[in-house]
Amino acid sequence: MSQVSDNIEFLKALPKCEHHIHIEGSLSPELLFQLSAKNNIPLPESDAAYSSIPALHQRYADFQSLDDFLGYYYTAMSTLIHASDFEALAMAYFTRAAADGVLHTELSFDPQAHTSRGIALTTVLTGLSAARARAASELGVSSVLICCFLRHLPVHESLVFFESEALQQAFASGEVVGIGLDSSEAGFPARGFEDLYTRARALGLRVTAHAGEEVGPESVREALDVLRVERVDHGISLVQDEALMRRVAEEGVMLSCCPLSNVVLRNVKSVADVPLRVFLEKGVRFSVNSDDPAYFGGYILDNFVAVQKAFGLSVEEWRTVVTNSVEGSWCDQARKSKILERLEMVVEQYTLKA
Ligand code: HPA
Ligand SMILES: [Zn+2]
Repeated sequence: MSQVSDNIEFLKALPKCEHHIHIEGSLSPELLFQLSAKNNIPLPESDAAYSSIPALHQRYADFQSLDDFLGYYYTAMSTLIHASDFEALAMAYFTRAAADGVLHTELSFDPQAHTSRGIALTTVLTGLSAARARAASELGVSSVLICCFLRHLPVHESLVFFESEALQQAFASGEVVGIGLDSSEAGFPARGFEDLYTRARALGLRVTAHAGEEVGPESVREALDVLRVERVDHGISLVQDEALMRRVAEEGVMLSCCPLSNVVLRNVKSVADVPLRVFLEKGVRFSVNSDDPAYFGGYILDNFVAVQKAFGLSVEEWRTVVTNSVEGSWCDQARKSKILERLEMVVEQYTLKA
């Protein structure tokens, strides 16, 4: 089997599908300061991290936990006001993703964090959809939207929001294809959201949820058994439960893993401790993603490179990872076939070179 070593050109050329990117998590300190000035939204003076862009970068490199990060994440997104802000945010992400070799991406967004401060869902969707249309025509990047519900909020708020006319319309039109569950995991078990997921599945929506990021494998089990998700976001604590790992492998559930995120949020000490090698050996499907790239020190290619440095995967192993990530995507079969064709070309080209 040919070795990739650190061949960045090969990693860059791999046709990527991204499944775990919070679009609000691509809001860089630079854009944050611009939006804060433009929209007249002051940043908290009581926190010295907001004194300058370099100070904020420095603070982002020192998160102590998921909740520590989430505080900055929600503060930053409060500067997003107009549809054009969401469009600019998403366009910056799409441009970077395209440069990293992304052909298809599935954007999570947190509408409750916007509607709760008076920004209408239609404002958010108008901006994101404009960027998606441009990404398709200008960059050749296809995309779908995943509406994430915030697990730290009361469950009934999720249900009320789910039933809102604007969201139901976005589901019916196909503008939003699925739902997810994010924010603090510890203390907010998935079982509270059973009803929400039952309703989503009844509408034919795709379903995923964050689980096993900061809580053990019982959180992954609950997402599978109670929410009946088809994918799991993160899912790394699955490695602690052999039987559950076997089940996930057998059922073909894909994990959307985010190695740099796991290190920055201190779920693991280093990328080498993210159990990707075990998952490969056990046949657990996973994709490699950026999560919140503006906060965690890297976009998708940085995550691919970090995985390569940690695990030294072969061309054949990358082929497996990318194939699984294409097959686990929520785009149509024609798009999948096109991306898989590209994968075969890259693999062949690289194998010939090596
Ligand atoms: O990594 C994450 N975990 C949970 N919630 C989130 N919301 C944005 N990013 C994350
Ligand atoms: Zn996430």
